Amino acid sequence: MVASIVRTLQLNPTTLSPISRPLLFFSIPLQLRAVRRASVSMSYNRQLAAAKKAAALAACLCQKVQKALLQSDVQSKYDKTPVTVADYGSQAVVSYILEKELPSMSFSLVAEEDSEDLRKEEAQGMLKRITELVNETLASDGMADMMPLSEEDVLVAIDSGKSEGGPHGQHWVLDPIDGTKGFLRGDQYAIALALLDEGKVVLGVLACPNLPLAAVASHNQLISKDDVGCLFYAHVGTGTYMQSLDGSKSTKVHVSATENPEEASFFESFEAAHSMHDLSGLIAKKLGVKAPPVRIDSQAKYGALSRGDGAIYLRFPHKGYREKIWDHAAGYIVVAAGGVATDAAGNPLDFSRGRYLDMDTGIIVTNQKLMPALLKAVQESLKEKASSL
Ligand SMILES: Nc1ncnc2c1ncn2[C@@H]1O[C@H](COP(=O)(O)O)[C@@H](OP(=O)(O)O)[C@H]1O
Ligand SMILES: [Mg+2]
Ligand SMILES: [Mg+2]
Ligand SMILES: [Mg+2]
Repeated sequence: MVASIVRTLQLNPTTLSPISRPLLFFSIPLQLRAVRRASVSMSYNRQLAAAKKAAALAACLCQKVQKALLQSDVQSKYDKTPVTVADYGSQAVVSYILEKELPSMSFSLVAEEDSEDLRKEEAQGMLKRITELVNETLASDGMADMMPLSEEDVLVAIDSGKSEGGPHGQHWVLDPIDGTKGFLRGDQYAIALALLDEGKVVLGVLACPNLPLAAVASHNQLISKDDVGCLFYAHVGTGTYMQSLDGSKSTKVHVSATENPEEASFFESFEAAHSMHDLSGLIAKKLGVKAPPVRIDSQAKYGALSRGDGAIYLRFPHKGYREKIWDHAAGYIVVAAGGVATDAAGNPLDFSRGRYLDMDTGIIVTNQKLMPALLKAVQESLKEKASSL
């Protein structure tokens, strides 16, 4: 065992002094940990490169559709939430690219959309348009020499996302457009892609085509035409980086370290139907937050938080709603550089239990230092709200 450790660390025990030999035995666990850390962060490089390419190309497809938004491009799903040609097209592109770029990996994808509605007679025009968009997007990345995908190929790529995930093995987790309502309004949305390994999020990429490269400081959602389009990415042990979607140099980012709630503005959903604005208002007041809420759609909230725009994200869905893993997995790892995301009871989020992310009441995100005060304000506010009902 020791011999193999010495070999791994490229040490020569015969040249070690009598003093350093015993030291070696104490230092081995430390060095082994360092080797393991290095190999853990190294081992996801191929997946990260493929994920960045897939998310950036899917973002191109979405931008094209958002520019020419046609009413016929929108369907309503069984749960009455909207879905567009861009949601399906983005899922097909990401699924296709991950499988092509990582042929040696066994492929499992947990994704939001499936092809059931698209296979219906009345959706044939929509399927044709999605197939054109997917082929144009792949061709724009030099994949023009490949055979164009057929409509059936596109349906199959979308349905690759039916995996149940779980605690074992590796699973990609994809929200092809998070914030579809924001997308339809011309506001914020994100392509959110993460990798689970043995139930833990180990890698995340968030493409936010409408997020300004500069800080988002107010709840005003107006998009300036210039300088928008951010790509955030992180993998375990390496921190979080941001670059522009058109490929600028990456910069390392981290969550705000403020300990002063008076300086800490907070993010929440634009849609009041997705999160209780009255409850977050109460929590913010108790904590002493002075700034008004910054309301934007999608996991762009996690992206903005990861670079220190604001210091808190509060999400409290109305009773009965069950969160899904694709709505949080990429954001969760992107804020891990200086931030922590828990449920309302302070428990870590558990992505290992399949497609749903079941938890106590809501999701809160902030830095490690502010978390105890935030948790206290959350629990007091929840009690107050319950007793007023
Ligand atoms: N009633 C509800 N309560 C909470 N979240 C909801 C909801 N209905 C839909 N959502 C989720 O909220 C996500 C958008 O979050 P946000 O409010 O932060 O923009 C949606 O993602 P999609 O747009 O991918 O469907 C959807 O999964
Ligand atoms: Mg949806
Ligand atoms: Mg979503
Ligand atoms: Mg979605």
